[in-house]
Amino acid sequence: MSEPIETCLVVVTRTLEGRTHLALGEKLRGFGQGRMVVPGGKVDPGETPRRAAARELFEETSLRVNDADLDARGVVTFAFPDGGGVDMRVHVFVTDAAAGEPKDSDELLVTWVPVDALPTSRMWPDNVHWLPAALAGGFDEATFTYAADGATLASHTGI
Ligand SMILES: COc1nc(N)nc2c1ncn2[C@H]1C[C@H](O)[C@@H](COP(=O)(O)OP(=O)(O)OP(=O)(O)O)O1
Repeated sequence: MSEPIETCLVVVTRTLEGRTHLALGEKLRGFGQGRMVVPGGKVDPGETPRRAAARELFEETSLRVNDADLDARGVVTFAFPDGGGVDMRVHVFVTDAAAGEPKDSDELLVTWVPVDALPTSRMWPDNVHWLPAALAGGFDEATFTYAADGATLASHTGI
């Protein structure tokens, strides 16, 4: 595997009308365009994953969170040994302390989605494995290996 790109994902929860919702966005450009995704992105040089998570969340959704209110819940690696994507090492954070209302950006069309009605057919197939584990308290390290088409999950370990 090549040296993976350090990235982050932020799972934002909020209770609306008595139901737990997640902030998801339709990705408007780049890798995964058209999918419903958890906000996140690359960790900049010299930046901590936690800082990157708060920054990416604000840039993509206008939701604000203090770094200290991000709970680190695990690290997932997305591997593309046969091509179709670039290997990524993703720091997963969860927070229920994001302030403000989500706004669309040039990267994401953001919406609140009930956690018990996630649009899984439009999400990356890895999400159904690590998202519940992250919400339930976290995990250590997990790896998701994709097939050459960059879209089919071939195997996973760690969860
Ligand atoms: C391959 O499967 C993936 N599954 C999931 N759940 N999430 C993924 C997958 N591949 C990438 N991601 C996430 C992880 C990162 O947080 C972002 C990376 O997105 P992008 O490459 O667009 O990074 P940005 O920094 O936001 O984009 P710019 O370079 O355009 O600023 O996707």
